[in-house]
Amino acid sequence: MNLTVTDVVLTPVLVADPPLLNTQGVHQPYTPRLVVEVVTADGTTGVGETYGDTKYLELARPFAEKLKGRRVSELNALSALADEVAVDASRVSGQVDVGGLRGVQTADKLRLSVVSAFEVACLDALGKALGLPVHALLGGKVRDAVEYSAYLFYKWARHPEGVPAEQDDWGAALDPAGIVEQARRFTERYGFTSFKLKGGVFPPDEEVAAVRALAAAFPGHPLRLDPNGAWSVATSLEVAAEVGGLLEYLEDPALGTPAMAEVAAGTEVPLATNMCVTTFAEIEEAFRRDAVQVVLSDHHYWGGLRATQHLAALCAAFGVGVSMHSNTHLGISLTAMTHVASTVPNLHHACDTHYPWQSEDVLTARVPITGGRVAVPDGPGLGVELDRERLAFLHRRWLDDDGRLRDRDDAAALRVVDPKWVTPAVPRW
Ligand SMILES: O=C([O-])C(=O)C[C@H](O)[C@@H](O)C(=O)[O-]
Ligand SMILES: [Mg+2]
Repeated sequence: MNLTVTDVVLTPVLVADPPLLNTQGVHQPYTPRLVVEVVTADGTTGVGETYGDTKYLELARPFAEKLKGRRVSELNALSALADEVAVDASRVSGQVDVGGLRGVQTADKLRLSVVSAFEVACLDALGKALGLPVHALLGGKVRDAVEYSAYLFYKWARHPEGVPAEQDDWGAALDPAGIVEQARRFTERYGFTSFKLKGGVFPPDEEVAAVRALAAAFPGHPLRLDPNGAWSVATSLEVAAEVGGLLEYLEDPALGTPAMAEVAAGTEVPLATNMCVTTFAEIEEAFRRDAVQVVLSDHHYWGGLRATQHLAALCAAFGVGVSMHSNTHLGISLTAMTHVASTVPNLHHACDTHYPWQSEDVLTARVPITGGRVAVPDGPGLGVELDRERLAFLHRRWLDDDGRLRDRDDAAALRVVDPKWVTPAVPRW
């Protein structure tokens, strides 16, 4: 068996995305993702997926060169290899990511997001070579299926007039009735039993009304609300007082650890985050100040599947809960998430996934979600197969783009209908 990496293929794609609203703006009609393939001397191919914006491609290309000649089993060497890749200072001027709502951008965060795709691809190749599923390489699954939650968004019925886009069949959701209707469709189509509402879009009282409407329509079902840090501490506490009793957790009501700590001190509602704790360096302060009670892991943020396990172990040690965050992603990442989630004993919340919003994929078969769950694959590697024609089609779309869609920018997408729109300053309410 020769596990040496002889080739790495990077394929940026543009994938259809519905007009989903968040506090920064609206999703563009197509979003960039990067498909990573590592090929070993034996001809085994492993696949991974991550963000496809230019700043990630700039790092993925030199990293791919460095990986050649290493073995797919050298997973512990990946971070050090990534550290050798220089990050352009203009990419990390301390600003919040323009289109990802993932907190302040740093060189380490960019590198870790790139490493994550390569780690998954190496694990996939290693698993195929050894005849073992990825979860077995991670120490083995402790559950046969992973539960996901329905990710509810305020949305327009269609992208703005004149903007080339694929039409989705979810309709508009701009008020409590629309959100409840969307939740019903999620349950009918996928069997989800827990719901997360992406907030920070409308004034808090409208989003409180949507939460109440969901609670009335789905009594006893776990609900979460996530305004992506759009509220002040005072507003966060008001919302917590009004609907906290209906929520499994309140996610990133206010931006940053100090504000989250203040909110946490004033409410019994557990606070979750995928914004103030997204690297190991951010854990100490947040845990010491009891700012967050649930950390949303995300292998794209933390540097891979094994880093996700390390995070979960730390959370267990400090009595902090674990859930899982999602941005727009394809079936490769959903499957990778499912493998790692199956190995984490202390994962007691349904994971987030954007996958139902993606009508397009690069796999030969869509990943089935039934009863709100994804079955953990037991075949070798991840257990997915690339559809070469679809991959080429979505890559062609990326090649044909004039550059406007290659970098996600939710504020730019909203400016199409509101030319004065700029990313709102926080706290917005
Ligand atoms: O949980 C979260 O904060 C997210 O999923 C952030 C994402 O960027 C989501 O809000 C989106 O894609 O609009
Ligand atoms: Mg969030």
